[in-house]
Amino acid sequence: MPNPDAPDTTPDVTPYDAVLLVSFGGPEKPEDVVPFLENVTRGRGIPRERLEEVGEHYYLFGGRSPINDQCRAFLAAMRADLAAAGIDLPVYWGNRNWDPYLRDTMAQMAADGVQRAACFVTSAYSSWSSCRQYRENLFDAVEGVEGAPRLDKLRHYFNHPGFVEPVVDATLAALAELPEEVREGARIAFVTHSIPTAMNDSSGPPEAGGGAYVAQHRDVAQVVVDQVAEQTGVRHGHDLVFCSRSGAPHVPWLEPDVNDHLEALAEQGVPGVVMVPVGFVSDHMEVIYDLDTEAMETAEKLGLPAARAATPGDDARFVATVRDLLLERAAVERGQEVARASLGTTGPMWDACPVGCCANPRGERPALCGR
Ligand SMILES: CC1=C(CCC(=O)O)c2cc3nc(cc4[nH]c(cc5[nH]c(cc1n2)c(C)c5CCC(=O)O)c(CCC(=O)O)c4C)C(CCC(=O)O)=C3C
Ligand SMILES: [Fe+2]
Repeated sequence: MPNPDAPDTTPDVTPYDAVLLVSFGGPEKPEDVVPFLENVTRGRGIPRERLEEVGEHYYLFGGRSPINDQCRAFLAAMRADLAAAGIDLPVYWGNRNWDPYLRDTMAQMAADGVQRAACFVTSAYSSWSSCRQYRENLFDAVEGVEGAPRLDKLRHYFNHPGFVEPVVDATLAALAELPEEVREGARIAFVTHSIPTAMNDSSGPPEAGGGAYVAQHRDVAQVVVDQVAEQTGVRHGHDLVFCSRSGAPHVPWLEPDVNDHLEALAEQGVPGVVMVPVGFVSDHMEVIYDLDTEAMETAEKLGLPAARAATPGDDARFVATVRDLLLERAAVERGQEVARASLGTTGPMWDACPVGCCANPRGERPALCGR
């Protein structure tokens, strides 16, 4: 008996023979915390006090970041999704800052004879930290590894429906968690990782004038607000705010900080707030500490009813986004025309970053996956 659910044609993934999940990495036990922080901040001029403070966030959770388990769950979901679609590709995982390190993964891929892999990075937006630095890490990972595969980074997906739709649903669910009497008047705080303002200014292609990091977040926020309004009939006021500021105090980073923002909302008499961590693909430390712990405490002190929306995590639509981008890119590489899904006004993103995109504030370094 043929299986009626089986796809009638196996999707063509040529020229790829592997998929690589690229992530940040995080500590898994207390002894990992200091070496992890040293990996992240090497040569970055992060003040000692900031490092001690961030270390405490990790110790509060037993020295274990949630990020690696999030990646493991995502990997399992990805493998199941690809298999269900009849795609038989090995899926690898490598991190920028912790085991499994990208470089070790490269050696494994080379040993397995992988020729060309499509890379999905757990970071959705443009900026040096969130895109170009990963491209530099990929360069470093293959440098000197004999037989290392060719790596292609799958395009940015912040505006892909598979990323945005789970955020819309999560926003609706968080609104429903608020007491009924404050729901309609609640404001939505879209939260993302702060970066130095200079890094935002140099994000995106130079000829576009910079500012892509903030512009992309604003575009997604507008789509979410519009889709929520379609569902509820209420167009909530919204703001883009930031968490996890680091660096030296005299260096300007994107503001307002989420805690200052909550104070301002309370002062204005806003009855409630939903925090949507739109800058994070899953529950990273920034989400469980900076939002669920610190910002929630701020809201409580202010007597401001608050709820935090879930991140996409291993939502089936987000997991399927990897497959969609893989098949899209494979078709492009075979010279075929493709339809590229996107929402909002930015339009679908490029496959290879333009020259000079998201310039490294510390000077040019070699990177893969650019033109
Ligand atoms: C834009 C952006 C993202 C989002 C895109 C992406 O996901 O990549 C992101 C993600 C993450 N950042 C993370 C952790 C840290 N980031 C730090 C430091 C910094 N982040 C920066 C930016 C970003 N970071 C910047 C400009 C710095 C200053 C130093 C530098 O110029 O590089 C520091 C050092 C201490 C401190 O300074 O706070 C830590 C520990 C984790 C792991 C969390 C977990 O364990 O769950 C994740 C996912
Ligand atoms: Fe960070």
